[in-house]
Amino acid sequence: MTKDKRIKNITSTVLSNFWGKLERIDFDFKFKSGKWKRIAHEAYGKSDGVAILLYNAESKKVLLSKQFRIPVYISGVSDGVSIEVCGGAIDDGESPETSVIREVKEELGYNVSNLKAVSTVFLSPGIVRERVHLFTGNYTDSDRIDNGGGLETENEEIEVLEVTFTKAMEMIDLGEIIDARTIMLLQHIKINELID
Ligand SMILES: Nc1nc2c(ncn2[C@@H]2O[C@H](COP(=O)(O)OP(=O)(O)O[C@H]3O[C@H](CO)[C@@H](O)[C@H](O)[C@@H]3O)[C@@H](O)[C@H]2O)c(=O)[nH]1
Ligand SMILES: [Mg+2]
Repeated sequence: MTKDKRIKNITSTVLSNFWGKLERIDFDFKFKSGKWKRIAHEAYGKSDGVAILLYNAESKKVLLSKQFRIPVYISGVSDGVSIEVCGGAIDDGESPETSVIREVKEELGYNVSNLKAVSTVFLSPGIVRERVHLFTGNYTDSDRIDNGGGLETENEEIEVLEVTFTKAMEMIDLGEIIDARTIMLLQHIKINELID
């Protein structure tokens, strides 16, 4: 943590430590007026995360995953099925690169080549402590190892979707893709003309 003269007396109370850790952070904050105030704020997180958009510049297709997401379901916006780039939480001792290669094998059943770091982002900085490392990578049919699908032992049931880049962009407009990481990475491909 960087030292900031506007903040002091930080304490953390763990409210839940089930999968990720939900903490209540109490801290003294100095406003621009010079007034100090004690503030309580919740923050949630596990490890940092990774996400990758795999694309094939020859066939102009991308590889996505489709799975049931309980937070989406209980928000009531859809049936809870979410179409996303491949990704997940970084395991202990892993680098973002090692983690993303593992996730691609587990969830999509592919080897990845030409791994490129795009940026590292907070998806919900007021609530979630996690940073997500975003990548792009290339694949061809010969990189396919198996059906992917995720780990049953971790309650994952993932369907692999291979769609044209044009179709994926349409899915954003139709509200069929609503995951921020996926939208950012598809737009990255578009802006940088990685698929023409
Ligand atoms: N979220 C969550 N996952 C849990 C929980 N308990 C067990 N899990 C299991 O932990 C695994 C997480 O799978 P990953 O592939 O590592 O993560 P993800 O669910 O695809 O991605 C989510 O987490 C990433 C890392 O925090 C995030 O980067 C991403 O945005 C997304 O929220 C899944 O098998 C999930 O069932 C829980 O209480 N909450
Ligand atoms: Mg995942």
